[in-house]
Amino acid sequence: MSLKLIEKRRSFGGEQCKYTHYSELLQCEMTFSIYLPSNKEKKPIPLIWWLSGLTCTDDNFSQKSGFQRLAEEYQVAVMIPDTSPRGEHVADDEAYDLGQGAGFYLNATQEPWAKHYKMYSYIAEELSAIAKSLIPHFSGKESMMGHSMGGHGALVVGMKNKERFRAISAFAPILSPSKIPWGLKAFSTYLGDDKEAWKAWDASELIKEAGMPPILITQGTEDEFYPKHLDETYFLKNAQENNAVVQYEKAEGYDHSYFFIATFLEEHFAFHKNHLR
Ligand SMILES: N[C@@H](CCC(=O)N[C@@H](CSC=O)C(=O)NCC(=O)O)C(=O)O
Repeated sequence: MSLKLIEKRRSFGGEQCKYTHYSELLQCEMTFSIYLPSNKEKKPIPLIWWLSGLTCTDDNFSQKSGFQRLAEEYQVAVMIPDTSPRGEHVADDEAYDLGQGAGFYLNATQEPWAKHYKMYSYIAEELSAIAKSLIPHFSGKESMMGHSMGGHGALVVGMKNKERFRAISAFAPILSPSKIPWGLKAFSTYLGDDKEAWKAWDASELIKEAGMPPILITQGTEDEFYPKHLDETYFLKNAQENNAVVQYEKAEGYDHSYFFIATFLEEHFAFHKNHLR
């Protein structure tokens, strides 16, 4: 195991830690951050995963959202992965919405992406094992949270593992990747032209299955990417037809930024805490 602690900072009584490790699954060096609450009472600690959006690393959420105050207050650990495999030997694209920084939390099947772009398995398996080893008194209870591309990632990872993740929440998520420009570009590049194969990675398709975890979504009305990339119509229709528990909220006047996320983060933490008891 090549796990190396490269940064540790006290924040609100807990520890914000940054690690690097060699990922066997992604075949490259990866960085992630994890927040460990103080747990003064040595109680079981649940885990919330945060999946970030296009162009992000583990730093965006760690440095811009102020989540540490809430994680300490609610006594939850928070795991913050990177958004794609990284490195000079890893396939990339000049555009901000493809390649490094834009892994879409799926397992690519097309070349030259398939060798490294396996963010779904990385999170659901390899990084999960590492997270568990780093959380003293881990309760075994987990949930998913994310933003934009990462909001969709949270929905997909959470719904594909519906017995494991107790709740999912998302800020301004992509909801129907097979129908919107960001998703059409990423799915055709990473998964090829067979649209049947896309369904396994599309939240609007996965929500059709019974027994999904409860979902909370907050969407700003002044979001520069809404509705072009973030349209909710098809997802909500499928959710309703299949009796999924989805709370979809519009936030008047808010955009796509971390100012928006920071404003509604407490509501999302409270939602998760309720389901992680
Ligand atoms: N025009 C931007 C586009 C990138 C961007 O806005 N990324 C968002 C997520 S969008 C959906 O996944 C983001 O979270 N950015 C980081 C931040 O700290 O705000 C560009 O070219 O960079």
